[in-house]
Amino acid sequence: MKNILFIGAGSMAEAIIHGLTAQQVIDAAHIFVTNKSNEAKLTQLHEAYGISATYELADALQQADLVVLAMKPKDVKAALEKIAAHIPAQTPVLSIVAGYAMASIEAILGARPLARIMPNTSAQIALSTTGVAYNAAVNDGTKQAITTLLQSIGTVIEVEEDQLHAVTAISGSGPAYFYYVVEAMKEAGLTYGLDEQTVKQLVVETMAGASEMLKRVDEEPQLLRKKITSPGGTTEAGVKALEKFNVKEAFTTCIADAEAKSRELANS
Ligand SMILES: NC(=O)c1ccc[n+]([C@@H]2O[C@H](COP(=O)([O-])OP(=O)(O)OC[C@H]3O[C@@H](n4cnc5c(N)ncnc54)[C@H](O)[C@@H]3O)[C@@H](O)[C@H]2O)c1
Ligand code: PRO
Repeated sequence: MKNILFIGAGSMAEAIIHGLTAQQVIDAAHIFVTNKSNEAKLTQLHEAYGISATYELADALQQADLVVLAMKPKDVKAALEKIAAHIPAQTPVLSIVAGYAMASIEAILGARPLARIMPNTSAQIALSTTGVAYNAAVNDGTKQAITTLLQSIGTVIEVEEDQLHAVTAISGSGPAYFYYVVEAMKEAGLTYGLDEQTVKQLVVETMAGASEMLKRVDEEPQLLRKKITSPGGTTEAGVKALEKFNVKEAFTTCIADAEAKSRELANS
């Protein structure tokens, strides 16, 4: 895969471009980016990564070996209608757009190799866990090239397209749930006279350590939790409060509502 064209120069496009150039997966000279209105953003990407900013869409589409859709869901239909006249019949398209179905892309661009991905914002530091789904027209070579591309921003999990709704609800939106928990623990911690930097460090390092434990130690979270919980002790008292306020149920509803919203967006 030689040339990649990004349509949309927002935060997700930049995170992927950062990964691709940092890991030297693809030479910056072969990365082309176009944007709807914000020329300053294209200049910034050119200066930061050496990519080619372009407004010559027809030319860029002719030369692209992969076209990446990286705009907001509300803008995707208009973008597809704009590129439809210029994109060659078999050029693969990879969409980052949450909830927008391959069938909808095909309806405008015609049958072709299609992939949809759901990364998360940890792509910025190459720690995204990214779900990817392919249609039947994607061959093994293109799958491998897309996997390599995605590995530059973290880890990759292949799923069926329909499962991307759940991936979106769990890992696409997931960092926001964690930040919410960090916010809550920080706010609570600040009421005990510790300074902000100290509380932040206590919360963030605790999360990072617990997360590493889950990755490195082959034990279920329930067991790891049990090992911390002395009978009649502090953890038991804390967890009782979480149970009293149905925090588990809140997370069940949180994931269910996000999954349902992803389906709703797909049908809108
Ligand atoms: N932010 C996240 O956590 C996250 C995670 C996974 C997927 N996504 C998906 O990634 C996509 C991009 O999100 P983002 O946060 O990078 O958005 P963003 O708003 O930062 O960037 C989108 C860019 O696309 C440009 N654009 C719109 N229409 C265009 C067109 N016709 N031609 C060229 N450029 C066009 C806009 O000018 C804008 O610069 C969204 O569809 C979102 O659902 C986001
Ligand atoms: N951000 C997008 C949203 O909130 C998709 C997952 C993360 O819709």
